[in-house]
Amino acid sequence: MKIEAVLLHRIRMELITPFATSYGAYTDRETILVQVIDENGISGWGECVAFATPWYTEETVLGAWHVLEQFLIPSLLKEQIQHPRQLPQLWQAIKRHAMAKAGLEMAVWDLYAKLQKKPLYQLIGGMRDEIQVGVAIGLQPTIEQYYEWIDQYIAQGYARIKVKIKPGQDVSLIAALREKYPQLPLMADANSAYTLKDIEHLRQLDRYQLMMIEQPLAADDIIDHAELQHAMSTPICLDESILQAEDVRKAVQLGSCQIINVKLGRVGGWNEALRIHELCVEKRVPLWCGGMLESGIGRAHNMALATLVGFTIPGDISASSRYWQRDIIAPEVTVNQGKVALPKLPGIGVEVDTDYVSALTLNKLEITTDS
Ligand SMILES: O=C(O)CCC(=O)C1=CC=C[C@@H](O)[C@@H]1C(=O)O
Ligand SMILES: [Mg+2]
Repeated sequence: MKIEAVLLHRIRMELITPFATSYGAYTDRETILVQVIDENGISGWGECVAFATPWYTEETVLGAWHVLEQFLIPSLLKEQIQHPRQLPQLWQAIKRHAMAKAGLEMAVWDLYAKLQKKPLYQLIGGMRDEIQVGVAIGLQPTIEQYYEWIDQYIAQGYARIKVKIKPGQDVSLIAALREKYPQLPLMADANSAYTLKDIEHLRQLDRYQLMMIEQPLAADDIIDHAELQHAMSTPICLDESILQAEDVRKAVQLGSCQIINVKLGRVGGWNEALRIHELCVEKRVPLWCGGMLESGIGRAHNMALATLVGFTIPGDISASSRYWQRDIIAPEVTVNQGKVALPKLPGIGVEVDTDYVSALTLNKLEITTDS
């Protein structure tokens, strides 16, 4: 594998409906598409899922752009690796910056799979050709709008519904949803909106058979989640707290959670996600693939991740049309009776609509072996 150029495309896509969480609301999504090109002109694509502002983790679009341009891309072009598994070693002197690393690593894995003429999901050991998927609904201003969205998503066959909660929009919301949808597979994502002072308040949720409560406490916490999990019967799922397999080992040892949401961007890419998967299969901790409001490129990688045997819970891998008027890939991701079929073409199995990417591009950078 001889990578000769890396291109970064910073694009902005308009969300068809605002996405609101306990941190705030988004109406559009800036993201970085990462393209690696080999000596024969074959491209691999990845996505750096950092948001424009540092509300989810400390990474941002412009911060990741800088780390990619100044450190990650030059080291990749200089070393010329033969397998994407070599990347963590290559970048060990570059601390953290998980989403920047993941975007470039994903592109290298896509290129490598294309050169092996294999679908990426088969290359990484995926066990299924189609995956069950769920959908996340942002905070809504009225209960009627929850009903409107949930009725629509149930009609589309989504296998589970995730709603956001925060203080003041939690117990009564979940009670109303459970009342209207007694059998619906339902989960709540708190995005760190609570503290241990809220234990008694959160325990009220135990009566509503939620599948899980995602990340109720601080984004960098594992210890307090253990105290909360021991006080609640509802499974806790960790998202922001899990940056690497070592965090999983500690969370499992302390009993901080019963489920883990894996996001390729949050854990630094495929290599660490595969380590987390291996550990969770060994420890029997169920996994699902989280979403980051990705374009079709990040979504295609997430689909491959969700084919692994340990991903037993439907993830946030909704159809392209749930987010965008038009996606940047062909074919777009579609959901049929709550399932997404994996394309059987080499790599991520989708074509990137480069003309449309150009139309959405805010700025672009090309770095070659001659740069
Ligand atoms: O991409 C999706 O469909 C779901 C997105 C989603 O729920 C999230 C994206 C990013 C941060 C959070 O708000 C939340 C999450 O924590 O999973
Ligand atoms: Mg989450």
